[in-house]
Amino acid sequence: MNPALRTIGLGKSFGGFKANADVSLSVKQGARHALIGPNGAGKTTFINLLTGVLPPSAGTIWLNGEDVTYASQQGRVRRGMARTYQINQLFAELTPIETVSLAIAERQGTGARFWSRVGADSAVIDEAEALLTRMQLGAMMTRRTSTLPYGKQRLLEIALAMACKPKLLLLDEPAAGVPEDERHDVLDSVAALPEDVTVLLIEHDMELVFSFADRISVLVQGALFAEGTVDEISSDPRVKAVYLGEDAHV
Ligand SMILES: Nc1ncnc2c1ncn2[C@@H]1O[C@H](COP(=O)(O)OP(=O)(O)OP(=O)(O)O)[C@@H](O)[C@H]1O
Repeated sequence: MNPALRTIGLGKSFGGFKANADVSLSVKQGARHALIGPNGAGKTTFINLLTGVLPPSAGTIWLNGEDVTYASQQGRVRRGMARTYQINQLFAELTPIETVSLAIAERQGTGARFWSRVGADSAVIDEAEALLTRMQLGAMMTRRTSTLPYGKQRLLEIALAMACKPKLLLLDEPAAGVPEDERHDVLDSVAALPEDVTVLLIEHDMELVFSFADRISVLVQGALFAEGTVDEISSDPRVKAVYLGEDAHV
């Protein structure tokens, strides 16, 4: 079976600086794969290459066995790749149920009609409700997004990406900035993502990484530095030295 995602020799240079260098990464179907690395290691650049925000300087990107290196961002979404979004001003004024219903309607190609009928499509609403409940937003789905606690807003980002029915979900630091008392919501919701969706998680929160991932890749100075299971990575002295620090534990 083809990997869900594969990069071969992927590279990105900004002028003479190599933000990604010869990154060959394989993410198995259904995997919970984490990409970690120190600040400036090139993780965001890597996600931007995967999603087509940036063109690579070298290498290729394969999604379920198909070369998508030069596919458009929309083309990658159509082929099953989704990433988490940052909530923007437009969505801040909408409720979660409106936001996710709109995303589902867009996926189905009925976005404009959905609006004109002011949310009359019950199948869309049902799907949105189920998704929001799964993401622990059930009790808040009719509140304006701007009034939600920050952790809930981050969960809405994931729900929005899930509304695309992805085969591969790229989670970009879902716990970043989330206050301590809301972190368990994010951990629980990420753990409850459907098993058939392959997930690549970029995250600094090691508790989340270690509780979630079945495989971890470590990026340092743009290049893959180590890869292995949680046990292998958390006990690798080289990884501890460059990244995890003295008090890292599983
Ligand atoms: N458009 C750009 N032009 C020039 N340099 C860039 C550009 N984008 C990123 N870089 C540089 O590439 C390096 C990798 O940045 P990147 O944001 O990918 O790292 P990161 O691992 O995501 O960091 P963090 O964990 O802090 O978010 C950094 O040194 C950054 O300054």
